[in-house]
Amino acid sequence: MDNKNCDFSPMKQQLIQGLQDLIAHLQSNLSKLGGEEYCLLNCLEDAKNQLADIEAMAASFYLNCYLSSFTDTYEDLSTSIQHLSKKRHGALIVVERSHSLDSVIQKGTPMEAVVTPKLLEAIFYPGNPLHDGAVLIRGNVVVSASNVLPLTKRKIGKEKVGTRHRAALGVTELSDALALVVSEETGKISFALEGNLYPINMSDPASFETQPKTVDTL
Ligand SMILES: Nc1ncnc2c1ncn2[C@@H]1O[C@H](COP(=O)(O)OP(=O)(O)OP(=O)(O)O)[C@@H](O)[C@H]1O
Repeated sequence: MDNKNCDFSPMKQQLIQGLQDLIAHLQSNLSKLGGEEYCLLNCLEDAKNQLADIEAMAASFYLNCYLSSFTDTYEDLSTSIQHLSKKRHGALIVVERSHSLDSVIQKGTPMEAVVTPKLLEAIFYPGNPLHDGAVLIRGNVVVSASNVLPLTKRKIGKEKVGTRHRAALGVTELSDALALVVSEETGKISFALEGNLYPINMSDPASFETQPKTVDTL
């Protein structure tokens, strides 16, 4: 849980490479477009797949970067939210960073248990008495479950934003915490930081296992 400089992360280099490959792919197809016989559809399909890979890579990079100085359980969190997302089990997980959340959230049920995917998935299993509200993580420990977070009061875009996502935004407006959200309705995963919500695609679980864990590799 040491400070890391994400600018030197090999994951960032992979991201840059991925974007450069995509640009090169589009550019080469753009130059072929003049030919009457040429059909762009295959290129677009490939570009879409490349973009999805880049999105998954970016999600991994940013989460690793924002969380790894504050918890060693980054991979367990990634695994949990992917499982919850697949099952469409709604979830809200707040990771405390530098600022204490004690005065920001309304404390739920104390837990003091080490973070594991099984524990998080059990907490958010529909019908579990603790599944409502947010889990609070400090370091490598689930401090409490069923916590109530402050809701953002901001008007957000044109789309309806439900209370789970409003709670994620609210807590990150009042602290430097990072909030992970899994939508029960869509299974989509997002994270909130500094009052902004970022959709993330984590479709490649294998990629998380290969991420560097040590300071030296970042
Ligand atoms: N203030 C709050 N703090 C923590 N969790 C909250 C808060 N308000 C609501 N929630 C959680 O959000 C759930 C309701 O989510 P709701 O459907 O309104 O939001 P949503 O953002 O549309 O989420 P989803 O996409 O999962 O449906 C509640 O059952 C509860 O678990």
